[in-house]
Amino acid sequence: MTAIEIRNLSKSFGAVRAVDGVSFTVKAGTVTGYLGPNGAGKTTTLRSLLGLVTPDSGEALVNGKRYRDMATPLNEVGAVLEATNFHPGRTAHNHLRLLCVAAGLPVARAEEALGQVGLAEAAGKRVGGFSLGMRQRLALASALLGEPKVYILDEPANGLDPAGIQWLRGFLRHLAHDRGAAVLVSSHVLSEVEQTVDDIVIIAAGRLVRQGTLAELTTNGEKTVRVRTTGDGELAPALEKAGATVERLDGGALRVHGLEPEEIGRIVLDQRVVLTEMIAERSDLQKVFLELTEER
Ligand SMILES: Nc1ncnc2c1ncn2[C@@H]1O[C@H](COP(=O)(O)OP(=O)(O)OP(=O)(O)O)[C@@H](O)[C@H]1O
Repeated sequence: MTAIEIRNLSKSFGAVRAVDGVSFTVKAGTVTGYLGPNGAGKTTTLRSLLGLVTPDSGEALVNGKRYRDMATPLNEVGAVLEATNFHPGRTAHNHLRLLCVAAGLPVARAEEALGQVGLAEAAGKRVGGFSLGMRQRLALASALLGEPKVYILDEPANGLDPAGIQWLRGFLRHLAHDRGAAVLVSSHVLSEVEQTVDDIVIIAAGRLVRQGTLAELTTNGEKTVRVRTTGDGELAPALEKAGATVERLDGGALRVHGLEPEEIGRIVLDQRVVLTEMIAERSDLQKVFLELTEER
């Protein structure tokens, strides 16, 4: 079931086409990574979904509706945007209680949400003393208050330590896979979301570059192996004999197409040459993403 729909969305700021004819959907029960280098248009897309940016054309819908047409938005969509501001003198608990009151939600949700994000012990502490990671967790707790089935998270891993990132991965998967939520999470770091997402949408310079399931994007590309040995002269013909196509790279290394690392290892052994380097080269997804980010 489609929970988020971006249809032909465009938005310019002056001469900058921040988002240029982008379309994609996010299904219930999945985590979708929205990836792109800095300035690609991710935040503008997410802000359009939350009614914070008015598109020039196209639509950004959650549950088939525009944000501004929702009667109880906190029950429909939970959002974490970058640089969330909290009143520094307020405790975490109070911050969430106020949000509950404003949205007509039971105040007991404040405590529950703090527990869900691992902030129960910091509930009575002032937000001014929170680390960036704790603020991210608090922002996530705000998103959880109305128990929505759609989550829109802009770079939620920013400021989290490795343990926090690990926790976030598990939590987002839990929301999608156990609770059936649709989770759209942006990042400019592929490795941050690679282990979390089911689907991926890549955007660069406002345009959609690639989209598909993680499995499609990681297996479509041809796998290659870079090999360096003390005896490349002997190895290349042996690899070719085994069915590989071999590119001779500058500096004496070989790029081998069409053989798995293990098969190459066996041939190296048969040839009795000394292996000095063997690297299984990047997946299509990593290549596409690296090219995009390196261009900038
Ligand atoms: N309110 C605004 N006024 C003017 N230009 C803007 C505004 N918001 C975004 N832009 C420009 O639109 C482009 C896309 O920005 P956006 O923040 O959507 O990208 P992003 O992919 O989220 O980048 P980042 O990862 O750096 O947050 C950028 O060139 C940005 O400078």
